[in-house]
Amino acid sequence: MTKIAVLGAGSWGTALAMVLSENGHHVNIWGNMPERIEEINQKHTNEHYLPGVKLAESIIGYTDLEEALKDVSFILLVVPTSAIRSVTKQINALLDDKQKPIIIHASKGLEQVSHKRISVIIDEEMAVEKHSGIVVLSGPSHAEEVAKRDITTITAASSSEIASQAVQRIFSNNYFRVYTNSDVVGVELGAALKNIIAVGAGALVGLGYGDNAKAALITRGLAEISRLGMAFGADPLTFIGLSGVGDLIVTATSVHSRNWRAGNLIGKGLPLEEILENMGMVVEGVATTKAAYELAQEKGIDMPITAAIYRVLFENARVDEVVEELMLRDRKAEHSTSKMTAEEE
Ligand SMILES: NC(=O)C1=CN([C@@H]2O[C@H](COP(=O)(O)OP(=O)(O)OC[C@H]3O[C@@H](n4cnc5c(N)ncnc54)[C@H](OP(=O)(O)O)[C@@H]3O)[C@@H](O)[C@H]2O)C=CC1
Ligand SMILES: O=C(CO)COP(=O)(O)O
Repeated sequence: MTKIAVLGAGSWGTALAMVLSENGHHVNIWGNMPERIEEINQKHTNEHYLPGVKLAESIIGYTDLEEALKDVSFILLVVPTSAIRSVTKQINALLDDKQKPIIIHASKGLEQVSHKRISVIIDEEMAVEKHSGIVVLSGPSHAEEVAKRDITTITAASSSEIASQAVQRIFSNNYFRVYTNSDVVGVELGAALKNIIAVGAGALVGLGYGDNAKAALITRGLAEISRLGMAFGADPLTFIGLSGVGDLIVTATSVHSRNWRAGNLIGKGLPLEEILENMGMVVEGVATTKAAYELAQEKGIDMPITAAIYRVLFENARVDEVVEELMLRDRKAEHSTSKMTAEEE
């Protein structure tokens, strides 16, 4: 039996712990709120994050990180992006160089200020001799549906094929199918940036726009996600895969998505602070919009939709106003690979 620590007792950490435990693994779940961990251990529920879901009794909750990490061969980090660096530092301080677990992360975002991807942060904070590889687990997967054992497909991306195949092995079952991928940059950028588009998609629905607008936003959103990704060396194929268009569809069209729901309320005119305060769960797309907007400016990459959503979130622009601006931009070719040069566009 493989022993695995899941760090983060929120919606996604709990749903992934359920998959691992159903696959026969020994699962420790670590959280920072004693009441939540007690509920997991006593009632086998996590009502705030996964209401109505019964957890396996074999999933053991811990508030003590050292105990949660004891003898595990995989560590799954699934805390909000803003907490990744501090939690990784704590793991690094607790591990010796004999245990050597594989480090997996399933979070979706970019670090504020540094704009770094999550695997880069982990790599910076974990001594290389203390782990056996870093793997990104990402794809179209709402926790609520995974917890109901609905069919889900997802990607395990790593520069180490041995590590990504090990992650594929521990998670795969008849409702959770895992593919491997070596394009870590593309998978992480696709995962982070789709949340921005999901906020925009929710806002369009909130304002009453229809399916044409939704398709336009998703398609042109994917174009700018790919543009930024390729500038950082991502494989363009990744963006037509699970962590590209797949995750974009599932997030930008679903009421399960916290990013879509936040956008929807923005479209209906509610203030951002109030929306975030009432959500009770992380809305990664807000901070990621800021990071991606700054990154695109820094690198001179054209991301008009991201810039428009940035203006709505951080400069109080109205959604209908930025939609109008987007629609009336200079005319251009659909693909930069068409006969027009990038400058002519
Ligand atoms: N939900 C989903 O369907 C999916 C989510 N993701 C990604 O997974 C990541 C986590 O999301 P999700 O589980 O949904 O978020 P939730 O908001 O549901 O839960 C976040 C969890 O992280 C905990 N947490 C926050 N800060 C810290 C910290 N410093 N140390 C320890 N624990 C901390 C919270 O604890 P507390 O309760 O004490 O606040 C909570 O248990 C995000 O990046 C998200 O984009 C990816 C795929 C699907
Ligand atoms: O990443 C997700 C689905 O793949 C979940 O999206 P939200 O964080 O918007 O709920």
